[in-house]
Amino acid sequence: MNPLIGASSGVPTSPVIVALDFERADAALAFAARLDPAQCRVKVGKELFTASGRSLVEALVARGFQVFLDLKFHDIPNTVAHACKMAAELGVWMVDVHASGGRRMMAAAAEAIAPYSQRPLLIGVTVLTSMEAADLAEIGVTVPPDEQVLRLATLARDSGLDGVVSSAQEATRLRAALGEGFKLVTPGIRLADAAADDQRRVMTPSAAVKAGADYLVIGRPITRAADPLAVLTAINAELSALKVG
Ligand SMILES: O=c1ccn([C@@H]2O[C@H](COP(=O)(O)O)[C@@H](O)[C@H]2O)c(=O)[nH]1
Repeated sequence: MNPLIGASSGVPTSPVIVALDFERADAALAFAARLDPAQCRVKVGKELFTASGRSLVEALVARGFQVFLDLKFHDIPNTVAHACKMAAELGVWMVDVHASGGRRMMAAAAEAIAPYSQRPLLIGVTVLTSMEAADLAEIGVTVPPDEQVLRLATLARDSGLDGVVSSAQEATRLRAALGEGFKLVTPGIRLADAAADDQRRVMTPSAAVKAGADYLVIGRPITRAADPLAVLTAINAELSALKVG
């Protein structure tokens, strides 16, 4: 048995969040049926949510999964606050907003979900892991990615958020600046020597955890593998060994 599968609580001890980036609900649910909710969390993003909506999220929650609703809300404060409230009503475990929406937007989102007894973790997206310095320069951000990530992460913390999405490359710096309790959620995870695809700021699972990441968002390296469960099990075993070693 995988040591990371908790027998009693069902809450995964693994930091892995599998990105269910599928076009259709049936494909996502068939894939999820092969996963144990104690083995990993799952993420529903723009592709799957646009295709399948709330019912898909409800089905995953009903199956016992902790669901990260990754819709990266970015709008005026009132709109984002109400969207986050709808996410809380869905019973998701985590929801995110773009930190570049600013302090008032993030604070409104935090305030909207505060009354829920089991509210989702509210996370701010800093600089997308697909972006590098040249991409930032084109949109007028002339500081290096890690500077911009720290700026937005500090603003997210000060606006009442629970953590941020960043690359694992920034995790050490964020952990030092923002403390232990602040959640660091890191996509752009790639196995050693694997293709980065459209990602630019990448790290391996072990390096990300060693750098201080709390959660690793992993999509294609698992979902497009010839044997997805074998890859997930190997990653979990590798991360479990870090705790022992
Ligand atoms: O900065 C970000 C924010 C979100 N994501 C999402 O994570 C997964 C990564 O998928 P891979 O297949 O492992 O690249 C995907 O759903 C993105 O929307 C991100 O990559 N970077």
